[in-house]
Amino acid sequence: MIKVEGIYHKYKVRIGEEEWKSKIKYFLNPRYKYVDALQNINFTIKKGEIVGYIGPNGSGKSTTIKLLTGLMEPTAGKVVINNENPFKKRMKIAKYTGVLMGQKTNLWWDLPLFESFKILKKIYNVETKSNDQWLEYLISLLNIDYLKQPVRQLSLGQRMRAELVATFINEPKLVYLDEPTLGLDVSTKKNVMDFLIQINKDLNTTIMLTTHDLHDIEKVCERIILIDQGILKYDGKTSLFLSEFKCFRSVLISNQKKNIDLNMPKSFKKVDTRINAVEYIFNSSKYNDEQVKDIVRMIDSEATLIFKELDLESILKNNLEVLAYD
Ligand SMILES: Nc1ncnc2c1ncn2[C@@H]1O[C@H](COP(=O)(O)OP(=O)(O)OP(=O)(O)O)[C@@H](O)[C@H]1O
Repeated sequence: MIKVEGIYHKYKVRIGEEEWKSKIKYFLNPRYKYVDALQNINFTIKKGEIVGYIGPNGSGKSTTIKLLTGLMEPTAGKVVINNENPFKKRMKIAKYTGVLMGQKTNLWWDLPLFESFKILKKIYNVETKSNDQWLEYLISLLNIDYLKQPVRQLSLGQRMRAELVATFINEPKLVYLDEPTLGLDVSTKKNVMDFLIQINKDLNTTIMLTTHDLHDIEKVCERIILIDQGILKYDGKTSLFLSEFKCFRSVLISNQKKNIDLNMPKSFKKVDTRINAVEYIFNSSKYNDEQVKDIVRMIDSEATLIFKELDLESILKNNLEVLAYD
């Protein structure tokens, strides 16, 4: 369904200058630099797969989605969707595609929600009885009981569920979701993830999901593709990737009364130092939380400890591959 062959993408960025004299000089004679957003990315995604496309901020995820949806052409390499070039056949491919980009909306702010759905049905030319039933089904799966409310009055969770209906209204074969659960509470997140699993079953829709939340990924994606600074770092089973890192936890040690000065065992990796606090990452198969507390309290009996699981951002930022194979 999706084939990406050796894509590179560079953005041309104008170099700015703060000083007014230089500002005038650069305005008359602008200078540019190039940002490498993607470098030699290759992957294929088969029909019906749900793939997590993950990476830290600025790693190139949105750029990839823009290339796959045909909004831009890659600087080099080839993107093929269903044997066609999405840049040249954008309108044709859009008919069977759904896109949800976190910050953008597919809805009309001032209209009651059901009016947005009506307009979308017109745009996609799906004003049929069977599509009416499909829409009713989507609405019931996502518990949407606020169809008459204007979109601007909806809470974030209500809006995101409505955005999902809008994304799937055309019974798409292919869907790109960029951070569909950002800022949602645990139960709404679960509702969204269950919805994706159900729709994938119903339509065999190919779904590419971008998120920073490893729990979301774990729930719905058997496969992940990980990019970092525009370079593909991992393409394979989610379970395999997570099992490498699941053993790591972080502990934030703080003491409001004095500076923290700890001499922790070598296998504790210091990842952050703040005023009166330090954060370490440790391997929980070597030390459990109680043992960590004991070690810290022997050095500083008044210290407060906060433990947490690692998210994707910290796994990548702290280069934990090194620890995983330690
Ligand atoms: N229109 C643009 N012009 C110039 N540079 C851009 C543009 N869009 C993205 N970039 C740069 O390209 C790189 C990749 O950005 P991209 O938005 O694709 O990353 P991302 O993984 O989607 O990030 P995030 O998770 O923060 O949304 C970054 O260095 C970014 O600054």
